[in-house]
Amino acid sequence: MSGNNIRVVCRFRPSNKTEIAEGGVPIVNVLEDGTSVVINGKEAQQTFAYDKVFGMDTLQKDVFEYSIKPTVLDILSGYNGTIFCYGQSGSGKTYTMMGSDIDDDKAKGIIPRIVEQIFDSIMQAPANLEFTVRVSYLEIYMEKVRDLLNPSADNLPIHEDKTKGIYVKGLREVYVSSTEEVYEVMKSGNNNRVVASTGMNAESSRSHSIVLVTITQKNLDTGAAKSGKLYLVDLAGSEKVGKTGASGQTLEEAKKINKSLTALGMVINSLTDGKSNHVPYRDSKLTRILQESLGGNSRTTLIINCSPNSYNEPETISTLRFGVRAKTIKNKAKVNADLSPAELKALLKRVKGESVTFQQYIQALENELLIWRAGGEVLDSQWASMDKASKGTLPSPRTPTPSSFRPTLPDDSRPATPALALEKDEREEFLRRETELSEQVAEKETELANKDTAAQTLQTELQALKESEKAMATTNQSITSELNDVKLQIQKASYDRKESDINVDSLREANAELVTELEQFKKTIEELKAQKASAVQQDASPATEADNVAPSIDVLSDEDILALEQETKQTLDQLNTGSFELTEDQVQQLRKQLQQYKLQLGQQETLIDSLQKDKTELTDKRQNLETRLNLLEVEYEELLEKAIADEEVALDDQPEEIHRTISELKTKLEQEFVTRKEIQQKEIQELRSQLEEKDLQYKEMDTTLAELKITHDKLQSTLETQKKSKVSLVGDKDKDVEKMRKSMAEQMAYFEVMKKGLMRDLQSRCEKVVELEISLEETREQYNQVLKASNNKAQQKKMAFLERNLEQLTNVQKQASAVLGRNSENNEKTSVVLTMHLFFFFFSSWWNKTRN
Ligand SMILES: Nc1ncnc2c1ncn2[C@@H]1O[C@H](COP(=O)(O)OP(=O)(O)OP(=O)(O)O)[C@@H](O)[C@H]1O
Repeated sequence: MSGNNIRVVCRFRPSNKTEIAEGGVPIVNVLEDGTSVVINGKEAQQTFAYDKVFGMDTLQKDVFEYSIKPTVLDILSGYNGTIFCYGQSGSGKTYTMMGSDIDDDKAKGIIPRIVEQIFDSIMQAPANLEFTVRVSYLEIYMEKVRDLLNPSADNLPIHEDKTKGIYVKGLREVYVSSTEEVYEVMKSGNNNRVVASTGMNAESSRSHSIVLVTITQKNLDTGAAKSGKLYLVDLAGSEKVGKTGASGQTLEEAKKINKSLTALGMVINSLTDGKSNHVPYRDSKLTRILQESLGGNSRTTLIINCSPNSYNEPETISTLRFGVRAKTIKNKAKVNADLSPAELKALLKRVKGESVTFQQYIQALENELLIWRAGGEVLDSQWASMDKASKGTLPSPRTPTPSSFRPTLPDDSRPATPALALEKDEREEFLRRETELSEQVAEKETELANKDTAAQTLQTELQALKESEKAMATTNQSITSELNDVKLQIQKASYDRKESDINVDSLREANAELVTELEQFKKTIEELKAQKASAVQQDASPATEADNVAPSIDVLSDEDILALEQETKQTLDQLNTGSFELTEDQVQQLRKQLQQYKLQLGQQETLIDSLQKDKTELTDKRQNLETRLNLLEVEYEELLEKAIADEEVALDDQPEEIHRTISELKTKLEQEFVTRKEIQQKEIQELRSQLEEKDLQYKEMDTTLAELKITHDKLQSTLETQKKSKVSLVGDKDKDVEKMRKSMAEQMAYFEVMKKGLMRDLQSRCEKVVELEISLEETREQYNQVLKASNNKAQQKKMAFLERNLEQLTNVQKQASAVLGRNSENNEKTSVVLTMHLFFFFFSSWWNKTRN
C-alpha cells in the first residue's frame, strides 16, 4: 500500500453563444508546459497548476490518451479507480465523460474510450488470465440513488461490507463481453437519465451519474485473483441559481445538487486541511459512494471542467480552486488481491514463526517477572527483549528456586514501585498481544487447513482431470475410429439407398410394362367390343342372309339367347307336333346358319383360349410382381432398419450435427419409403381390380360359351332331326298342302262372316248419318233464320265457312262410302269412323263459336 495523490486535470471548453452574446471574452492562457493555466481575471491574474491542462480546442482522444489511459491499466492491475468530472453547469462535464455521440470516433468521450481500452487489454492479456467484466449505471437524483438499468429501483440504499467495501445494495450488474454490449448498456441507461433545459445548458444533467465497471481476473495457473472497480462519475453542475434563473423543480434540483457538491467540498476540505479528525462522508449520498475514491483505496483522477470566458470568471476561479484543493488529497490505493494457496502457505509459515518467537518472549518475560516478584534481580544484559527472542538468544526458562522466593507482600514502608505498575501494564499488553496473536494464528491455521483441504481437493480434481483427460484421449481415439466406421456406414447406406433407388426404378419399369400390357389388354377388349358391335349391326342389317333365322352368335346377349332358345323350342315343338313345314330353301338356310354358328363358335373358342392364356400370363405376372414387390419391401425395410440401427448405435456419442444429419436422412428415407409403398400399393390395388374385372369378363365369356354350346347342341340335334324327318316330310308334303288349302278356305269363310257383320254395322251407321244430316239441315234452317234476323256479316261469313266444311264432309263421306264397297271391312269401318269424327269436330267447333 502506498500513498498516492489524486490526479487533477483541467479542461476548458470553447466559449458558448450565451457567453459571447453577453460580451464575455476568453481569459485563460494555458502555459506551454501543459500543466498550468493563467486566468486573466477582472481584478487579478492567477495561475493554477495541475497534472495536465487541456485548452479549448483539445480533442476528445487527447484528453483520454494523456490523462485517463493509465487509470485503465491500474484497474486491470487490481486497483480501484475513480474518474470524476467537476465543474459549473454547462462547462462540458458530460461532453468530456460520455461525448456528444458515443458512436462517433471523434465525438465520443472518455467512458467509451475506457471501455474500448479495457477490452483491448483483455484481448492482449496472457491466456492463463480469465477476466469478467460487469457494468452498473446509477444516478443520484434529489438525494436518491436510482438504478438507470432498472429505473423501477429508484431509492437504493448504500451499504458497507468488510469484503465488498461501500456498495449500493440491489444495483443491477450486467455482465458484458464486448464494447458494443457496454454501449448498449450505456445507451439504455442514458435514456433513463434526468436532464432538463437550464439557462446554462439546453440539456443539463440534473443528477450525478456514476458508471461502475468491475473487472475481475483470475490466474488459472496459480488460482490467485484480483479485482478492480472503476467509478466513472459525471457530476451535476454547480450553478448560481440567480444567474441561471432556475425555478420550480429545476430550482429544487439545483438546491440538492449544490448541497451535495458542498458536501463533496467539505469532504475534500476535511481530507486536506490537516486538522479534521472526521471526514463527513455520510453527509450526502455522493460522498458516501465516493468514500473510497476520496482518501481511500482508489487511484482517482479529477477532471475539472471550466468555461474560458470572462462571463463565468467567478465560477471558473471557484472550480480551479476546488481542483487545487483536491490535488492534495492522499489516497491509499492497494491491489485487491486474493492470495494464491502458495502465498497463503508462506504467510502462515511466517506467522507461525512469529508466534513461536512471541511465545518464547512471553515465557522469558514471565520467568524474569517471577524472579523480580521473588525479590530477585535480573541483570540488564539478561532482560528479555523481542530482539533477543527473534534472534533466539533468550536464556532458557528457569523456575525460581524456593530459596530465592520471597513473598511479594506489599511493602508499606515504600510506595509501590513503578516497576510493578509497568509489570501489570506490560502483562496486560502481552496478554492482549498473545490473545491477538493466538487468534491470528488460529485464524491462519484454519485458513491454512482450509487451503490445505482446498489444495488436496484441487490435487484430487487435477488427478481426476488428468485421468479423465486420458480417458478422453482414449475415447477420442475410439470416437475417431467410430466416426470413420460411421462414415463408411453412411457411404454404405448411401450405396444401399442408391441400390434401392435402382430397385424402385426397376419396379417402376415393371409397373410401366404391366401398364402397357394392361393397355394392350384393354385394346383387345375394345376390339372384342367393336367386333360385337359390328356383329350387332350385321344382325340389324336386312341384307344379312341369316336375317330371318336368328341373331349372330357372337353378339348374343342373355335376351337373345333366351329368344333363340324359345325359337328353337318352338321349332322343335312344331316339328314334333308336325305343324311346321320346312321348304328346301329353309333347310339350306338352316345349314348355312349352322355352318356360321360353327365358325363363330370356333372363333369364340379360340378367343376364349387366348383369353385363358392371357389370364394365366397375367396371373403369373401379377404373382411374380407381388412376390418381387414383397421381397423388395422386405429388403428395403431390412436395409432401412439396419442402416438406422447402425447409425443410431454408432452415432450415440457423435457430435450433434452428424446426429441431426442422420436423423434427417432417416426421416427422409422413411418418408420416401412410405410414399413409394403407398404408390406401389395403389398400383397393386389397381392391377388387382383390373384382374378381377378380367376375371369377371372371362367368367361371362365362359357362361356365354357354355350357353352357345348348349344352343349349338340343340341346333345340331334339330338339324339331325330335320335331316331324319326330311324324307318323310317330302312324302307328306301334298297332304300338308291339301290341309293348308282347307284351312285357308275355312279362314276365308270366317272372313266372309266377319265382313257381313261389319257391313250391317256400316249400314246402321249410315242410317244414323242420314238422320244426323236431316237434323243438321233443320239446324241450318233455324240458323239462317236467326242470321237473317241479326243481319250479322261476321256470322254470315262463319256460316259460309261452316257450310263449306259440311259440303267437304259430305264429299268425304261419299268418297268413303264409295271406297267401302271396294276395301276390306276394316277400311270401311275406319272411313266411316273418320267421317263421323270429322263431322262431329266441325259441328262442335261451329256450335261453340255460334254460342260465343
Ligand atoms: N470541449 C468542448 N468542445 C466543444 N463543445 C463543448 C465542449 N465541452 C462542452 N461542449 C458543449 O457545451 C454544451 C454543454 O456541455 P455539457 O452538457 O457537457 O455540460 P455539463 O457540464 O455536463 O452541464 P450540466 O452540468 O448542466 O449537465 C454542450 O452542447 C456541449 O456539446
